Amino acid sequence: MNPSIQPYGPSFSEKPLEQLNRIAKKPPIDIEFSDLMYSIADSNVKGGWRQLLKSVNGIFKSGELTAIMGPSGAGKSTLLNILAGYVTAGVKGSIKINGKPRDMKLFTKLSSYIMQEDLVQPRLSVRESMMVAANLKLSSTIGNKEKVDVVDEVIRLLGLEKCYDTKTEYLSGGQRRRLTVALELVNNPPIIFLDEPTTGLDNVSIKQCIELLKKISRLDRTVICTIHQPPASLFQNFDQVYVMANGYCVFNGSPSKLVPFMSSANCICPATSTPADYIIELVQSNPENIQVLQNHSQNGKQNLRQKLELRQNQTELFEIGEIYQDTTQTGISFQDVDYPTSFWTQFIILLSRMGKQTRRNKTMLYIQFFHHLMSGLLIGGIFFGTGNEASQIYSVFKYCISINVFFMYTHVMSPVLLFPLEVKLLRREYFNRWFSLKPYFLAVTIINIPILLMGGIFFAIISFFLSGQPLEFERLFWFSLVGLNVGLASQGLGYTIGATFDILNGSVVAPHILALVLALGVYGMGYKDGIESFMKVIISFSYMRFGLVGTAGSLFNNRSNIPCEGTYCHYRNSEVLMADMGMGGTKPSYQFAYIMIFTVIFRVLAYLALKYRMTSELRNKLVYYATKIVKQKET
Ligand SMILES: Nc1ncnc2c1ncn2[C@@H]1O[C@H](COP(=O)(O)OP(=O)(O)OP(=O)(O)O)[C@@H](O)[C@H]1O
Repeated sequence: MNPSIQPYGPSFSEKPLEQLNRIAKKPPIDIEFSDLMYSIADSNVKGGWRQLLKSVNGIFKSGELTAIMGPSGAGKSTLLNILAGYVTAGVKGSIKINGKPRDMKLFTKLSSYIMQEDLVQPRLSVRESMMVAANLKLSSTIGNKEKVDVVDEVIRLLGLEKCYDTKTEYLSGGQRRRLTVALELVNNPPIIFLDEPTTGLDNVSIKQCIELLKKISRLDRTVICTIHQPPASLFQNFDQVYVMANGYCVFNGSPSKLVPFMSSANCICPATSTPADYIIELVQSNPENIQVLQNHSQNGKQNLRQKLELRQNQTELFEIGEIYQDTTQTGISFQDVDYPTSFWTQFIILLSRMGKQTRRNKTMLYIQFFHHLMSGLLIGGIFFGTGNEASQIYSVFKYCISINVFFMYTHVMSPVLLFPLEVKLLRREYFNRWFSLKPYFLAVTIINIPILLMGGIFFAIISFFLSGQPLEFERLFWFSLVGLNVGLASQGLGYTIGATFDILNGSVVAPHILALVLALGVYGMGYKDGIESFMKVIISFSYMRFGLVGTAGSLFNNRSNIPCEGTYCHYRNSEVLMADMGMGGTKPSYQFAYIMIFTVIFRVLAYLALKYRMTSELRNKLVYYATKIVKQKET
């Protein structure tokens, strides 16, 4: 063992993950692929399809660290995504697990995919992040003490003891990378995929990272990572290297076999170059070299191993389905269980994590507080004392518009700007089957309600009193309730946009939609009943219209004549104004109910948008088949 990894705690040979293995002993798994092809639609290419993988072959074995190497754009991430099951549509060829065709549903329960971006949940310590992972990824039948032991063990294995209580945002690049690995190790997956685990790390961290992966692979794990160009000193650390170029495999075998392989293909590695650098130089300098080498390696079929070890006892290689029937501790067949924990356990864990993160985001809480306070003072000040004066009755109407605009913009924009980041984080956890989307989305919905309610009521009360509205509880009640519901509907709309678009596109789309909602909301004011029927239908798509009618109704309905300072005020009877505005004869409670329909619809749409974004298989399939249909029509 390399002495440099000693600070990472006891070596695996001394203490081979006892806790983890006790909880989830999982047998070795080999992954084999043959004639693997993958194409994407590309109008710049003849035939309209660009082949990213060109009939590649290979077998990646358990107990080994495999590196998929190659120049930029070679197809490394594409191959990894396909093997991990992140991309499935449009893939041709065979992928076998322990000699049997891959069953995706079971395979995703056995594998972990660590993506290139080290996205970890903010405002949680390493310990807390690990405990959330353990609580979600380990069965509820396992006690808390055992979960803590597992977490401690994995933390020690990855050398993160020193930063146990450090918040994730303060971790160094290397520590964060190790934490992303640690989070996925908690449930002891037999196959681990890592996309570019060394990118952005300094040389020492790269060394530690590769040694760590090797150490994990020795625990009968199949560890497969992509790497652009490994440092020469670490090249020999891999058990198997799979070199790719332009969608082909140009070498498959042990690192020590690379030089003889190139020599046998008449490509003599100069003494001044390292083999890994040289093969990449070769394939980059001349496309003909790619053909020569891929023919020579039979596109990956030829596996040049130092010692091609076949397991002595082939019965070790279980069929995936059998594995979990043998190892489940509960007696429940693994195939029948989608997630290790129940819906409500997932919901409670996620809600508590979100609650902690919200409470710790003090800056955001202060901003929210001051935003509501200042907006209440500003809007209340602008319409100061106009509420009980008939000559100012139009100002009260404008006040209602301002209130609705406030609730709309405040609650749409936050999710539009924040949720896309959350979606990126969510993708890692969801793809690795920590939880299902329903409890997650329910937790997201619930967690924001207290702040929305408290802030909204605070704002409504300040502006209500300052603008001199009638001091009647029922009016304040309906006024606030309708406003809050506009806020809730807007939040749902914000989540729909945030789940569908990235921040840039979302921040363009959201104001456009809000402008439309606003324009329709105030359309036809003063037309009395003169609004055309078709426009009545169209404006009913604006929930702000219902918000405006509801808030105005709560202030103007059933009101005795409003005092008039001057000699004549046309609208001393506020219900006449409501009728002239084309908004009369309705109750705020009805408007509340209409807005509620939007609130529910937007939440459902947000959930579906999220599901679409998360379910890569569904997304890939839809895009793939849509493109195929378009291409078929074109030809
Ligand atoms: N969805 C996609 N649409 C269009 N082109 C794609 C898509 N996915 C991959 N490609 C292209 O396929 C090729 C292989 O991409 P891939 O990400 O697998 O390369 P890579 O070897 O991992 O490169 P790098 O080391 O730079 O990450 C690239 O030319 C890339 O532009």
